[in-house]
Formats: sequence, structure tokens, C-alpha cells
Amino acid sequence: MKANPTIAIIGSGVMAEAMIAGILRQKVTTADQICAADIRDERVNELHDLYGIKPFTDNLRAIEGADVVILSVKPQRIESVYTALKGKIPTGAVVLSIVAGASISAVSNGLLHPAVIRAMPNTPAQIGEGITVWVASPAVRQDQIDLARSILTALGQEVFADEEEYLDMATALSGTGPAYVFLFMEAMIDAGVHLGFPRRISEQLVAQTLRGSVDFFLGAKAHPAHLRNQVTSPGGTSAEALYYLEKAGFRTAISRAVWAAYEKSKALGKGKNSEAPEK
Ligand SMILES: NC(=O)C1=CN([C@@H]2O[C@H](COP(=O)(O)OP(=O)(O)OC[C@H]3O[C@@H](n4cnc5c(N)ncnc54)[C@H](O)[C@@H]3O)[C@@H](O)[C@H]2O)C=CC1
Ligand SMILES: O=C(O)[C@@H]1CCC=N1
Repeated sequence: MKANPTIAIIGSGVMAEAMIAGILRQKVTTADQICAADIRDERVNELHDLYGIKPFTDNLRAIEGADVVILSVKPQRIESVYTALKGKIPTGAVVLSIVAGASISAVSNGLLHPAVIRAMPNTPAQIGEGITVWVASPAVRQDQIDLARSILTALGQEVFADEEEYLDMATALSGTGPAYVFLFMEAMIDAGVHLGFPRRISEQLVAQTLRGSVDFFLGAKAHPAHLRNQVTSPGGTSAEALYYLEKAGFRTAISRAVWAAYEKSKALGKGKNSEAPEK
């Protein structure tokens, strides 16, 4: 794998910053080899001040001499990137897209470039604790796979998929997953405050309960139902609470939400909105 590859980033928002921080933390390349482009010049200047990367407001100039071109604009903006960069990606470069819904064939046709990796990371990437599912087109070389893996590993765990259909699923489950977790956290914390805990204490209780439960699950290698049963004493508080969660359709709500995110990911890939879910 090439030492200090040149990495161009098109769309320098939240996920791009997570990638820049991870790439530098893991020394995948040096800051002066990262060219970050955005339509907002104040944003790329901010990233330059924070990380020392090269700032650009012209996407075409940012990709000059790039080994990897990362696409991290919102799905609704991808067409404008195709328009600007079609046929202009350096011949030996690989495109790494994290754009939700955008298929390999859409990116490849949009840019007229055969070597494309489609990846779906998530926001815990910001602290190197994310997880990314990714897939590569047949034109991606082994050294490009290795380079992409080193970038994605800098964000946390990575899972290489052999089927692209897993990408829309991963978008719904792990890509969007932090949104479900934070909503659940918020609801738990508010419930604690409702009981009378000071918010600070409620946050501490909820955060450590979540962290402890996840670590317990990972260490125990047991089914979650088994661990849940350990908490659930006959005629006790857990059984009482679980009754109300099930009555409210907790599992179905989660399953329906994840499915809706999956449908939305597929719809974004077709450049249209999904059907509004039933209320
Ligand atoms: N936020 C998340 O949890 C995740 C997001 N993604 C995907 O990553 C992509 C980026 O998401 P975020 O970083 O959250 O969005 P963001 O809105 O923070 O960043 C997108 C950036 O692209 C810039 N931009 C817009 N049009 C542009 C153009 N034509 N050329 C250059 N820059 C342009 C915007 O000014 C903005 O700074 C999206 O496609 C999203 O689907 C993937 C995984 C997780
Ligand atoms: O909400 C979104 O569209 C993005 C994609 C995955 C997570 N956030």
C-alpha cells in the first residue's frame, strides 16, 4: 500500500470530519495529503485550522492527483457532484462513497469511473467506535481495498459485504442506529427526571446502565433474552415494566422504524422520497 496516499473529500460535514480525525489518528496519511472540499468556505477553513488539511471550495481542484476520492455530501446533493466530476476522477483513484442510498452503479455511471467502494459508517466513528459495512465494485484493486480498509478501520470496526443489498440494510440498522439509541437514552433520562432524579444523576444512571449492559452482552456471549430473564424476577419490577413496553408495541415500533429507514435508503438511491409511512 502506498505511503501517505492523497485523500480528497467531497462534502466536508460531520462524517467527513470524523473520517479526517480517524485518518490522522491512525496515521493513514498526513494532513497535507488530505484535500477537503465543501461549498462552504468557512467550513473547510475551520477544518484546516483544526486538522491542518488543505481546504478547497472547488471539487475539481480538490481531486487533482487523488488516490482516494471520498464522497460525503447528502444524497440530495450527489447529482451536483456527478455534474462537476463526471469523467474527471484520476484514472488510478478509487471512489469511496458513504452517501446513503447511492448504489455502486449510480456512482460509477454518475462519475464515469469504474472503481467504486460503497460504505455505510455511523457517527460513533467520531471517537473511533463506529462500525462500517462496505462493498467494492469488481474494478477496485487489492491495494485500493487495503487502503479503504485502513481508512474505515480508523473509524472503528468494519464489515466487508459481498452483496450490495446489505448496504441499504446496514444504513437502516447501524448507520441510522445511533438515532434510535439516543432517542431511547433521552426517553430513559426524562423518565428518571420524571421520577425525581436530578438530570445529571439520571444521565449518569442511564449512560452506565447502557454501557454496562452492552459490555455484559459482549462478554457473556448469551442471547439478550437470557440476560433480560436474569433481571426479571417473578412478580417483580422488570416484569411489570416489560408488560407495558410490550403492550405499547415496543418491538414492533423498532422493527417498523428500521424497515422504514431501509425503504428510505432505497428510495434515496432512486432519487425520490419513499411513501410516507402510515401514522
Ligand atoms: N450523519 C450520519 O449519521 C451518517 C451519514 N452518512 C452519509 O454521509 C453523507 C454526509 O452526511 P453528513 O456528514 O452527516 O452531512 P453534512 O450535512 O454534515 O455534510 C455534508 C457537507 O456537504 C457539503 N456540500 C453540499 N453540497 C456540496 C457540493 N456540491 N460539493 C461539496 N460539498 C457539498 C455541505 O455544505 C456539508 O458541509 C450523507 O450522504 C449521509 O447519507 C453515512 C453514515 C452516517
Ligand atoms: O439520516 C440519514 O440519512 C443518514 C444516513 C445514515 C445515518 N444518517
